[in-house]
This record gives sequence, C-alpha cells and structure tokens, in this order.
Amino acid sequence: MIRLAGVRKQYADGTVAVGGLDLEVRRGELVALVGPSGCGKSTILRMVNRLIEPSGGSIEVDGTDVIEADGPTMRRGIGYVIQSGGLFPHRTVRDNVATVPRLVGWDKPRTAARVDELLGLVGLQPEVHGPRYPHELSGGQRQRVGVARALAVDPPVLLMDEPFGAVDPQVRDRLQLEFRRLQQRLGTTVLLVTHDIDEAVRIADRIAVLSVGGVLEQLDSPAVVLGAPATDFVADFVGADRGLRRLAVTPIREEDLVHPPTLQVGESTDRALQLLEESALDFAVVLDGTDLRGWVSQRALARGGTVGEVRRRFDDTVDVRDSLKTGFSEIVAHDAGWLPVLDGDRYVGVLTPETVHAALRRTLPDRAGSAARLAGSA
Ligand SMILES: Nc1ncnc2c1ncn2[C@@H]1O[C@H](COP(=O)(O)OP(=O)(O)OP(=O)(O)O)[C@@H](O)[C@H]1O
Repeated sequence: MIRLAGVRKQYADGTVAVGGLDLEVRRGELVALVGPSGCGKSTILRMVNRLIEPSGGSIEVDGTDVIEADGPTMRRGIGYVIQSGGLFPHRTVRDNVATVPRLVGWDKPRTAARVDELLGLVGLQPEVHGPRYPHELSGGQRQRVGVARALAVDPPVLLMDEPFGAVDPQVRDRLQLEFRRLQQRLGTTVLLVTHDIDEAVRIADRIAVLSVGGVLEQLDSPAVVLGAPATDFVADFVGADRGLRRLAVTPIREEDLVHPPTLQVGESTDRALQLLEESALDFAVVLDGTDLRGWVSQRALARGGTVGEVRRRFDDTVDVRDSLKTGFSEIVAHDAGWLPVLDGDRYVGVLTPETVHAALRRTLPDRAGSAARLAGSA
C-alpha cells in the first residue's frame, strides 16, 4: 500500500536526514517507525504525504506515484495525525472533524452524519463534545478528535506522528488499544512514528527500527525484533528488558501447554490413583465434561470417595487469549507452579514456567532465518 524505494532527503543545509530508504507497508497493516531522536522518522512520514519533498527515490501510495501527484489533492486522501491533535483552535470539535469532508464537497447532512459517527467511534459524545472548542477538552480528548478528523473521509492510508505522545500513560494505554481495534476494523493502512518502543510493541504489526540517516536496521514483527534483534544497534535500542517485553506480545498457544492426566468429578478415587500411578505426575486436573472443577493430588485421593469430593479449587485461571506476560504474572502472583488455561469455560491445558520458556523459543525464527535477515539488511 505504501512503497518507498531508494528514498533520500537532504535538507538545504546539507543534512542527510534519510540516505536511501526501501520500505513497504502492506495493505491494512500498521507499521511503527522507531528510532532515536533525529534519525529521520518524521522526515520519512512527511515525505509520504509530500509535506516534505524527497531529494530522490520513489514513493508510491496504493500504486500512485506520490511525487507526480498533486500534493493538496493527494493529502486529502491520506489522513494525518500529529501530536496534540493539531486541531484548529478557533473551530469547534464538529467543525474540526468536518474539515476534510467539506473540502472534498460533501453536503451538510452527509458531513453531519459522518461527524456524529466518528465522534462516537473514538468514544466522544457528539452532543456534549461536538460544540466545544479544543481548549475545552482534555489532552486525551483532543487526541481522539485528531484521530476522528483524520478518519473523516475514511482514508485508506493514515500517517501518525507521535499521535499519543501528549496523553498521560494510563489514558495512552487505553487510547492505543482502542485505536488499534478501530484500525483493524476499518482495515486502514497505518504508518506511525513513535519513540516509545512499548507503544510500537503493543500496537504494530511490524516495527521498523531506524538509525541516524534513516537507515533501516530491522523491519519485522514485535516478537522477532525483541527476540532476535538483527543488529547490535537494534538490541541496544529495544533495551535490556526486551525479554520481558516479549512476554507481552507472545500469545498463549494450546500446543505449548502441559497436559496432566484429567479426571471426571464422578470418578472413584481408586480408579484415579491407578491413573496417576501410570503417569509421571502426582496431580491431575478435575473436569466436569470439559469444564474445569479443580485439581487433586495423590495424597488427597488416598482419602477415598469420589474425585469431586476430594478436589481442590484453583486460585486463578488464565485465558487462552491472554499474553504469556499475563499468564506468567498470575503464576508468580499466586506462587503457583502451574495454572490451568481456559478457552471460555473449556479447559485446554496447563501453563507452567517451562511452557512459558518453550513458547518464547517458538516465536523466534530459526538461526538460519535470522542469519539470512542479517545478511539481507547489511
Ligand atoms: N528543515 C530542516 N533543515 C535541516 N535539517 C533538518 C530539517 N528538518 C529536520 N532536519 C534534520 O534531519 C534529521 C532528521 O529529523 P527528523 O525530524 O526527521 O527526525 P526524527 O527521527 O523525527 O526526530 P525526533 O524523534 O526527535 O522527532 C535531524 O538531524 C534534523 O535535525
């Protein structure tokens, strides 16, 4: 959807902000540009919508050569969100969001309906927030309006420069996730600049790590950038705690889980003891059909009766849709060696510290793969 080939930018004073960049963003994808201050992130973004003229190379958006196109016309088709929202201070929220629909000639009813819809989408109330001026909103609300305005004519491409930068950390987390859901629902292609690696890890499909001069050090999924940094520069940039960050982006998979023996609540403890003796483990998971009812140890089974009578309940469970970080954190919080994982009500297996380790290894490319990646980026 966005294709940069050999793109260069040298400013008038001789500064080479971007030295020759190849980068592709797929349709519907969210790519985050990260890197230290001054590495050329904003320059790259602003060349895509021609707020800055490239000195060389080619840029295509959805197959159209951006450099050949008429700048203002093209910009109306590309949403652009900047830090603090970049709203017009003397226009109401409604008028801000209506800017582009009016420019492209939408009639009043259509524009009004779209503004209501968009304000609702970003979690604002049209009748409450619509008539206000930007200074009558909180920083987070202003940023939501900025996003709504950028989405007004449903642009296939959205460029965002530190869009959540001006919001306090708690609101930021929520806003990022809400935006991500919206972007996935609308299928918008997004190129986003941030210097917050955690933001990139949380919401991007792929992360482009840049060093000074707009040099692309690595372009890959958050899990791979964190788990297999292509260069020392990337390893340094993503930080010493990249291992912990990876836990947050690695999903729990059924195949990574341990499967101890399972018993049904109605079974006799004699039969259960027999089963446990055949297995290497001294505990079993107790189910009623596929629903989790607790667990039993060999010692408890020695008391006799049915499995249901001697079972113990779990302090906590983990959902299969949670990240390894959530799962591991629950294990630590409950001082448990293992916790059961559920898919809705259905029991699917057991998470242990060892399975966390195995899952982290699974998400890494093999050594040959990362060697090829290194050679490719050199
Ligand atoms: N108009 C300009 N004239 C000369 N040099 C410029 C101009 N704009 C930017 N630069 C330089 O180009 C380089 C890249 O700047 P850019 O703003 O793209 O970096 P960035 O990665 O977005 O930085 P930050 O994270 O600090 O916003 C920097 O060295 C900057 O000083």
